[in-house]
Amino acid sequence: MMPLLDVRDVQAGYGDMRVLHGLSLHIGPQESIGLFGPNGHGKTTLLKTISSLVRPTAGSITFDGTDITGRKPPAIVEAGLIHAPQGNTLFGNMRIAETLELAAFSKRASTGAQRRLDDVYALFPRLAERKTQLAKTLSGGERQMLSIGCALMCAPRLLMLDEPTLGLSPRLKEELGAAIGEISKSGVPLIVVEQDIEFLLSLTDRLYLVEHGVVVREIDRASAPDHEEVMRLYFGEGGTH
Ligand SMILES: Nc1ncnc2c1ncn2[C@@H]1O[C@H](COP(=O)(O)OP(=O)(O)OP(=O)(O)O)[C@@H](O)[C@H]1O
Repeated sequence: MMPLLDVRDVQAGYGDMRVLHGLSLHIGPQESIGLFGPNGHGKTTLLKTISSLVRPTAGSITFDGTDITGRKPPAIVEAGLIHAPQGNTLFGNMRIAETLELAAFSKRASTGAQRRLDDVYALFPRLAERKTQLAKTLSGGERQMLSIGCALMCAPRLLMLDEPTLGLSPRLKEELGAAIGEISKSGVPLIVVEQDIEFLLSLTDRLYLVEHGVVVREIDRASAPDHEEVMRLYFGEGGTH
């Protein structure tokens, strides 16, 4: 079956510094995947490259059968490939409702925007309770919810979430995890970047371990590693030290 997203041998970086060294991965039509690995090894750069915020110097990216390599970012959004960036700073002086309405700016997103707004408020009641609150006054968790809400307003056909629970309390992480699970169940395929492998396995079908700008391991949920193996993946073969 044709993959929804096919990333092939992508090289990319910043100036002379190459971060992705021929990275390949794919997502099936109804699949969600997780990305994990050490800090600074290229996960965010990969999402930026898929969104065309970083231009690949080699390789190709195909979305739903169309080669989108090197297209301009608005064209990527218009195609429904939506990126909720890490630590999204949002527009501080805009209210929640205004921010969500603005997020539906693309032609693709303007149809059905009101229904999606209702869906976002149903998914995140905290946002519904704070419609007129300024974005800069939101807590970290609420800010993440607004960031994901904005991504949903873009009518994603594939949604990329970069460390959506970074810095959140366990309770909030659970709340956000449940909401992300709902998004997935509603039929939106996901790419989720997270450090917590077990959290990723609860949300996605397959995981890719990214190290030094390439995929070094693929893990299927069906043959998920046990706790000991998870620890080895986190800390390397040398154990926990
Ligand atoms: N705008 C930039 N200019 C120069 N170097 C950058 C830029 N953004 C990221 N880098 C560097 O690229 C490398 C990969 O960073 P990237 O953010 O992709 O890693 P990551 O795997 O997502 O890590 P983390 O989990 O910490 O977000 C790092 O060495 C980082 O310092």
